[in-house]
Amino acid sequence: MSFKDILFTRQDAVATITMNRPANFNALNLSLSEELNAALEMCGRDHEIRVVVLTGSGKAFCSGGDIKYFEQFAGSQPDEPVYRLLDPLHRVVLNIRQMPKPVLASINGAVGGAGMSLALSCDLRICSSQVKFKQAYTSLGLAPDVGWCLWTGLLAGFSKACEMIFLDPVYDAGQAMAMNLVHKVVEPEALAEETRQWAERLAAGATRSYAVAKAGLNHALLTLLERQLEVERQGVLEAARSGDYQEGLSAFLAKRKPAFKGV
Ligand SMILES: CC(C)(COP(=O)(O)OP(=O)(O)OC[C@H]1O[C@@H](n2cnc3c(N)ncnc32)[C@H](O)[C@@H]1OP(=O)(O)O)[C@@H](O)C(=O)NCCC(=O)NCCSC(=O)/C=C1/CC=CC=CO1
Repeated sequence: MSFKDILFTRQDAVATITMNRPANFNALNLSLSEELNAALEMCGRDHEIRVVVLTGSGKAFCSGGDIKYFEQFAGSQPDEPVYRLLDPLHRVVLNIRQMPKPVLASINGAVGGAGMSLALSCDLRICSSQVKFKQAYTSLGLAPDVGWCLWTGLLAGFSKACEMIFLDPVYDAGQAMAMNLVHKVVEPEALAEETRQWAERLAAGATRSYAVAKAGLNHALLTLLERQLEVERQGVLEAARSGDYQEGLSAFLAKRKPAFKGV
């Protein structure tokens, strides 16, 4: 299988999927999202793959929905690109959660919006000490999607989720660790080796046991996931029809502060 927006590599039982649009901070467009699904589904089917690593190339892990793609539709049908992206991205999250083997996020760089949702949907997260995390959706006039409210509410707690929604701070890796958003922080030059060691340890583990335990954890904590994705789909589409979203897009691309009007 050949890909355009991801790199897919395999070392023994470890598959690595690298989001590869570095010029756009690995922002999510349709083709990147569909390729993530194809690669994840392939990993799910291949019994020789026992661990999946998700990472990004260049300076970002993933900056969320591609604002330059959203902007092409601004004006007449502002919710159209959001609508089109939601299905493939929701399938990415479901593919990660339903993968009967561990999925390890190796967070090499900046994380924003739906990129945060993707990282948080993985089973384990190792993070470079240089990484910044930003909720980002509400600063763009959108609303969280791709399970963000569920992941953040569960991992960081209700109070921190509110802080992120209403204040949208940029957190560093140490703060992310303190909020349970990542499992380990390492220096940037140690990330690849640490990821390799974790992946090899997981690949040597009892894969069937992991699969059953993961299904149990999904059932205990995530039975609401599909309904949650539906609620967030409606929410982000509603926000995408607002004037504030148009303003958020223009402001981000012009590198200025948005002037939101609440409509
Ligand atoms: C906090 C950041 C992620 C990183 O900050 P920083 O390191 O300072 O980097 P920047 O200078 O801001 O950005 C570097 C270049 O990358 C471009 N870029 C960054 N993010 C995006 C993006 N999401 N889409 C397109 N391009 C992006 C940025 O313009 C710079 O390019 P130039 O060098 O040419 O100027 C920070 O980058 C940041 O906050 N990014 C935006 C995060 C964001 O708003 N993401 C979208 C949120 S909404 C979302 O994810 C939504 C949906 C909705 C619908 C369906 C599906 C998915 O998601």
